[in-house]
Amino acid sequence: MTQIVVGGAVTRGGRVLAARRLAPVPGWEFPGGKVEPGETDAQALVRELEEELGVVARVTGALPGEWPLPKPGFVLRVLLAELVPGSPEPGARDDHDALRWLTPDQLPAVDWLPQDREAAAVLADHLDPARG
Ligand SMILES: Nc1nc2c([nH]c(=O)n2[C@H]2C[C@H](O)[C@@H](COP(=O)(O)OP(=O)(O)OP(=O)(O)O)O2)c(=O)[nH]1
Repeated sequence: MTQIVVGGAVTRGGRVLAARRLAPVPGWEFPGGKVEPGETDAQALVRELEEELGVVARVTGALPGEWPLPKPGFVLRVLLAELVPGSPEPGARDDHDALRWLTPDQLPAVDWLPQDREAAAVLADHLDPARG
């Protein structure tokens, strides 16, 4: 059985939110978490973003593809999302120690978790197709 992990590429004003995870391995990631039984990927992401960042988000799409995670059977999918009007600003809770709003140009230079790096490159092309 495959365990899907959804990460959110939350965009606002052309920038995308990245979050730094401390454990088990430190690195930047797309905030999110595991899809639970009975949830769609989008439902899981909206729930996780509320739990982890205190925001109200809506899913607007998904990056093509999925990426294997170091944990056997786990894969990462990255969904596109935006904060709904009136949502609180994102604030890191337990899972992250830092947040950044990145321009597409900054995406490749971030110290992503290794397994997130290719997704970040796909996202950069998606946000700014003129790059490629
Ligand atoms: N959210 C997220 N997790 C990622 C990314 N890349 C990556 O390897 N992971 C890994 C870290 C974790 O092993 C797993 C997600 O676990 P999690 O701890 O965030 O999920 P969760 O909130 O549902 O977990 P739990 O506390 O219920 O156990 O996926 C990413 O970009 N975003």
